[in-house]
Amino acid sequence: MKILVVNPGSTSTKMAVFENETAIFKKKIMHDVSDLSEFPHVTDQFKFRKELILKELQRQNISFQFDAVIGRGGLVKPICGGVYVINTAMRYDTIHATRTHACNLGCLIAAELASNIPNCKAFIADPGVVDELDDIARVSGSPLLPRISIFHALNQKAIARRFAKEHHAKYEDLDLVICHLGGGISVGAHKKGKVVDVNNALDGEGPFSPERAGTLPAGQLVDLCFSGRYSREDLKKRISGQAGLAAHLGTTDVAEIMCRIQKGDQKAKLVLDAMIYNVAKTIGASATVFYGKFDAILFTGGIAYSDYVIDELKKRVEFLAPIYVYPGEDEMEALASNALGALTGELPIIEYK
Ligand SMILES: Nc1ncnc2c1ncn2[C@@H]1O[C@H](COP(=O)(O)OP(=O)(O)O)[C@@H](O)[C@H]1O
Ligand SMILES: CCCC(=O)OP(=O)(O)O
Repeated sequence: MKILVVNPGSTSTKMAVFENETAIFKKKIMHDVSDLSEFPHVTDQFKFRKELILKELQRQNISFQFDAVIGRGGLVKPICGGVYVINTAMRYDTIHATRTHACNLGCLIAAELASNIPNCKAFIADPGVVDELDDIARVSGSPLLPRISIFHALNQKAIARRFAKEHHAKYEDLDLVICHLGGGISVGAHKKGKVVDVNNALDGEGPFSPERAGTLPAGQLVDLCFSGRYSREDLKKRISGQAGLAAHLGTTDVAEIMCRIQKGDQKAKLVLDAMIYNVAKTIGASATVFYGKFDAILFTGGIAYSDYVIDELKKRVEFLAPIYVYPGEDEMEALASNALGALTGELPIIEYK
């Protein structure tokens, strides 16, 4: 089976071609801020990113013949984890999604590419809106604002399965706290294969991150909204996109921040340490989901390459459970194996409604 994988992110478009389980081509196409800034909305980048993928396939002499195209899923309605066939309802909800994130393009590009190939299926798997929250985790202090699940579902589940395999266990038998340290940061409590609690890593919950504000003081936020100083769009960007490390330090690049710290930049150190402190507190809170007894804490995402960040986090949370570090992500492999499982019948194909 030949599978094309499409994974649009905020600063890159990742693509890969798999023959069954084997990646025969993988590429991360980086986008300058200036490349993307000409598009008012993320969905306006559809043609630009689709054509980059097609050009890359041509450049590699890879024939445009696939059994399936699978994309990173978008921010549609809350759904269970698994592989979904892309249908009209999913495309409609992705185009009209109220939340903006590059992942919305994954579904749209996969559907468009597959529609031009005879007998080719279009899928997404484990999108950011996977919702397996326990009822108790949904209740916030205001009935107007229930808690919701938006997180790095694809990578968290892929890393959980990798850890389970390495430890000759089943994901469904384990209790894990998994922390994805990326542009956004999510901390998920995985109870026997279900993410029963997790912060909304996209717009305003949990630790702050390279580009997200995380939980903010609510009263001050309301005052800011009505101050007349900011538009709705400005404030949204100050929660997601131009927040966190970007707002404090003007960069989301942790390696660059480490260089500043090494040169004696005290502000850079304070802000990075504050991010680490907030991540550790969220992990501590997640430990209470399991009454303090669980199998492991797993760190993943790009920032997990940073020894400084991981060492500081370990100091704060290693008393809770054994720690394992999986830098980067397994998203491309996870998407490919979901598509393969769907094509071979090993995995059920879910219909989005
Ligand atoms: N080698 C590295 N050392 C430190 N930080 C890194 C390294 N590689 C990537 N990062 C950081 O990881 C973050 C991006 O993580 P990534 O998992 O790629 O993002 P996303 O989850 O948004 O797809 C950025 O803040 C980047 O600076
Ligand atoms: C869509 C929610 C997951 C998320 O925050 O992803 P990034 O860190 O890749 O922006």
